[in-house]
Amino acid sequence: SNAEFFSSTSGLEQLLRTEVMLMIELQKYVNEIRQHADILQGEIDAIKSEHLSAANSVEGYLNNPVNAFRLIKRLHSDWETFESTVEREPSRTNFLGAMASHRENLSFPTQEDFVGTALAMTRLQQTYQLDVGELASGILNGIKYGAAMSWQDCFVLGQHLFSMRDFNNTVPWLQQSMQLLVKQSYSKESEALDFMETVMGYHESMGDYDNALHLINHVLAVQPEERLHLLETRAHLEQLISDGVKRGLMHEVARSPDDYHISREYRLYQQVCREELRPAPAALRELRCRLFAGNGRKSTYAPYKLEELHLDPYIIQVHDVISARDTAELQHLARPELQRSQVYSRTGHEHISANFRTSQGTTFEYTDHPIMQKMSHHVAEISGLDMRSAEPLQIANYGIGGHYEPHMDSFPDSYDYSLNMYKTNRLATGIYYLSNVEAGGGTAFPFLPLLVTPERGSLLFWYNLHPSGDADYRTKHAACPVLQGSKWIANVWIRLSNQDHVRPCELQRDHEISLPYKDYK
Ligand SMILES: O=C(O)CCC(=O)C(=O)O
Ligand SMILES: [Fe+2]
Repeated sequence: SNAEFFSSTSGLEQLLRTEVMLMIELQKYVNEIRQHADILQGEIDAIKSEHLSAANSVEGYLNNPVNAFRLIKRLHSDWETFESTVEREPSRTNFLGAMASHRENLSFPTQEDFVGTALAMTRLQQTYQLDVGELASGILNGIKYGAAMSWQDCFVLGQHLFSMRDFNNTVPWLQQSMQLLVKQSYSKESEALDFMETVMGYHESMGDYDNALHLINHVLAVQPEERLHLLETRAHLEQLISDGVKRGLMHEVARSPDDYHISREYRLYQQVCREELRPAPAALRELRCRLFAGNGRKSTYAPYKLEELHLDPYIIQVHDVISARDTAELQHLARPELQRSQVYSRTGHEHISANFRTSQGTTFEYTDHPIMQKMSHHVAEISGLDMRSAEPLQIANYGIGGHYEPHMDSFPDSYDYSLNMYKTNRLATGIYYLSNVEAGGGTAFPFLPLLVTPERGSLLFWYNLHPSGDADYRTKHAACPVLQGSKWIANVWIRLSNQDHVRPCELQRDHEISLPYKDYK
């Protein structure tokens, strides 16, 4: 199948099932070869005991015609039988055959999945400034969640980052790999030392001479006699370090200055995700919580527990809008339909997968299910907007490391509406949180700078446009990478058409305030 595993947690259970099947297969193989080995061991033991009795008196033994016959018979035919049983032994072929068919029939991650998880690991490490050592031992923000990574795991990750020419991230993972390796008792064996030499070569080629020298010293300390060829490299490295030479891959491929990931805006975003930035205390003091009877028409479900998160632009979170049961049901309905989330390409005409949005999603009509109808109804009551201009409900699931980098939900001025069934821009966004998230995964507004914590059953709501219809660039927002857990949301997007009675268009343009954020960089 072409299902993707890294962009959502919801497919990972399949991989666990795959591994269970493979373990059963391998166990079967081990049992078979063990049985076979037992039989052969029996033969060896029998011959050994004959030899033992022969050892008492070789002559006496061989003078016995039966013994002589048995020795000749053994060498003439028994050993041939042993050889042919080994040759015909079916367990190896059986195992490989079964594996081949499992590869056909079971779910396996693709190269893209592997690349995706590797990227997710470095994204988490960078966004949350995690210590590689802690991350590798399964610790996130001081809490041990996962199993520890082996030195091989860290090496494979480092090697992959190297092949992607992401040298800054390669270094700490290779370093971690070697730190874990030297703790192993076999790290003094030749094979492990060979391996260290290989990793030394990576560091040297990247221009990370300190780590290269460190490894050489380690290898030489264990096998000074056998590794004389390293002396020259060591002297060379020491020279480079004392001369302060900056050479090698790490220094050659500096990031291009227009890379978004080193922009001021991206830094703000990461700081908001880490909760290093938050709105000023004076702004927070203005915010109110209230019970809200609904906007306009008579409400069925009011009062709503409305919490203001920001006043200008106006952003609210309404608590307990839908029940935990409903959120579970929505996840259940969406799960079989999930596909890798797409984004509009620059031209706006095609949908594409992108590294800056890794999640899986699917859409529903509000009429598809009573819960969805209720969700539409709630947004109508809370916002007063006409839901006939709502796009289909979009449910999304983010796996570990899943994120959506800062973006506007509204379309740029250059957008060509003629090819889109909706002829107007996205006025408002509602996000239903269908799960809590154990760590990370907040919705970040880098410019405000606001971080919204996902809370199961709550609804986040804001306007993307000024009353003039111009984009309010201050509402640029993002989904911070999920650090632990699985994040589920449902997006409600409401277009500008038919909304005049609730949100009259201003003829005066009033968007100056957001212009500085348009091309913030
Ligand atoms: O997942 C989130 O918190 C934000 C999602 C979002 O901005 C979007 O899907 O457009
Ligand atoms: Fe968005």
